[in-house]
This record gives sequence, structure tokens and C-alpha cells, in this order.
Amino acid sequence: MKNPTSPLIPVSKLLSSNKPHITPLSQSFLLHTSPDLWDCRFPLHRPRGQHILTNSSVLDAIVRKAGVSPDDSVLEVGPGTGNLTVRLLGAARHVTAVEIDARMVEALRERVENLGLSHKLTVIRGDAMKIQFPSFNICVANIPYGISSPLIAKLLFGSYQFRTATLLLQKELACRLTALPGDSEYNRFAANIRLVSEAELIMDVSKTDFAPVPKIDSSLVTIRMRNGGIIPADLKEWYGFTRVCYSKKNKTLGAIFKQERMVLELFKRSRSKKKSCINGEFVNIVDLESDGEGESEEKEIKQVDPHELEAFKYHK
Ligand SMILES: C[S@@+](CC[C@H](N)C(=O)[O-])C[C@H]1O[C@@H](n2cnc3c(N)ncnc32)[C@H](O)[C@@H]1O
Repeated sequence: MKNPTSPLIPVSKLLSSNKPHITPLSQSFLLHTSPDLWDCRFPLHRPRGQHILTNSSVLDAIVRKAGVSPDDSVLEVGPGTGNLTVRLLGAARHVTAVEIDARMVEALRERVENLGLSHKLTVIRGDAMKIQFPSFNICVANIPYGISSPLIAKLLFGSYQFRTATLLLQKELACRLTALPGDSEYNRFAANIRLVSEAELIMDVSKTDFAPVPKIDSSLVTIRMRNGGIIPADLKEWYGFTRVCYSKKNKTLGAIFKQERMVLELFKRSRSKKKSCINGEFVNIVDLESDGEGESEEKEIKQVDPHELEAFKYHK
């Protein structure tokens, strides 16, 4: 078996274009000299977030800092050509990789077969946002930034039982996820995520470690599930609550909950039959992330019992 973590030729220095890249044939030999180079046989699509991580010390650090152990069954979303996958295969019992691009799937399968590690890998070709993930106990991935927020919501609120998710994210999102109440980055998304988990900033990763080089830097974040993934609230009511809390940027919670309209909205949400529950198939990320300002709620309750409404009012 070849060593899946052999040293990397710094291809990121060669490939620094922001445009989708077709590598000249003269560079295709690089594929055979190091397993860390992205497959040069096809152009990469930026809309699918195809920025390949090519720095071997960063790739090694991700697996190490994620704490992958030989008993682990790993979920990797967006394996691309497999730079991270081959390392995960070296460290874990099994890896399930979900990849949307058929060309990537083919390149990954070929690479892993050449390494003699196919028996440890399941590749699912599909959209990570549309499929139900098979069971896993740890998630490690350099995910496409276009689906970061909904994917995190799917992992955390999708009834999956796992220890941690170590994800390479856009730096700005990483800051929001790891912000604490009172920090300027803390928002409704962060509050919703903290309901079920804790996020820790592990390390920053430079954009020059990717090929082609993206516009933004990245950060590695580990999200730890609390309470074994059990959601300690009715999600529909929780979303309604955080929506109201973050509905007015410059108002205190006290001021917000003194407004009759806000109290009424919260009350109606608690009684609404509208399905907003998140399961493995459906993630209502708009509800999870937006601040709710200016949005109109579907009104299902026509009559409000004043006694019941009283219970929702703000009392000092
Ligand atoms: C940032 S690249 C990461 C590649 C590789 N993991 C690495 O570290 O070099 C993101 C990968 O996710 C794939 N992808 C994009 N959208 C996806 C989706 N909705 N479901 C599954 N994979 C997706 C892309 O095709 C690409 O291979």
C-alpha cells in the first residue's frame, strides 16, 4: 500500500488563478508524483466551491486536530479528488464520502483503489443537502462554502448521532459560529447553533493553501454536540423565540418583549401548525438564520385567548 500522507509538491504556488482552471498537459505528471495534487484532467467549477486543499501539513493537521481514531466511522462531505479522504482512510475504520460531481467521484475511486483502501470507503454520488446520511460518529470535511450554513444546520438538527464535526469554513462564518453572547459577531444563527452544540476555533488556513486560490481565508472549526444530539426544546417555538429576539437590532430584549405585536407573533408561532421541524430530509435554514425583520408570518390563528396571551408577556 502506498503512503497516503506522502509529502506535497506546493502546487498552490503554481496554480493561483481565481478562474476555473484547466491545467496544461505539461503539469499532468504532477498527479503521478504526489497523491496530494488535485486531478488535473478536468476543469474545476467555482460555483460548486471546487477549491482543492493542497497543503499537506494543513491536511495532516485537520485529521489530527479532528481527533479521528481507528474506531471512527467518518462522514466527509465534498471529498473532491480525495486529498483529505486518503488521510481519513489512514486514520479511521471507515469513511463515507458524499460528492456531487461525477468526475470527482471517479477520480476519488481510482485514487483510493490505487492505494488499496477501497474496502474502507463508501462513496455516495449526490447532493449532500438532498440525501439522508448513513450513520457516522464523526464528520470531517472541507465543505463547499455555498452550502456551509444549511449543511451545519442539517448535521446539528437532522437527528444524527455524532461526537464532533470538524469543518473547514469561510473565516467569517467560523467567527460567527464561535462567537459568544455579547460579541459583535454573535447573531441568530450562532444562538440557534448553541442550542445543541459548542463550536471551537481550531486554526486559520490561508487561501494560498488551496488551488485555485479562493478570495477568502478559511478557519477550521470543531463543533461538539451537547446532550448526545438531543434537542432540548421544541424547535418551532425556539425558532420563533430567537426570531423575535433578533428582530430589532438596536433594541434590548426587554424592549422587544414589551411590544404587543412581538408577543402576539411569538404566541401565534407557538400555536401554529405550520411544519418547521427539521429532520434528515428537510432543513429550514431560512428560519434558522434570518433575523426575521420585515418578514410576515403565516397567520393561522385568527382568535387569540387573552388569558393565554398573557403568559407570553414580558414580566419583570
Ligand atoms: C472545497 S472542495 C473540497 C475538496 C476536498 N475535500 C479538498 O479538501 O480538497 C468542495 C467539494 O464539494 C463538492 N460539492 C459541492 N457541492 C456539493 C453538494 N451539494 N453535495 C456534495 N458535494 C458537493 C465539490 O464538487 C467539491 O469537490
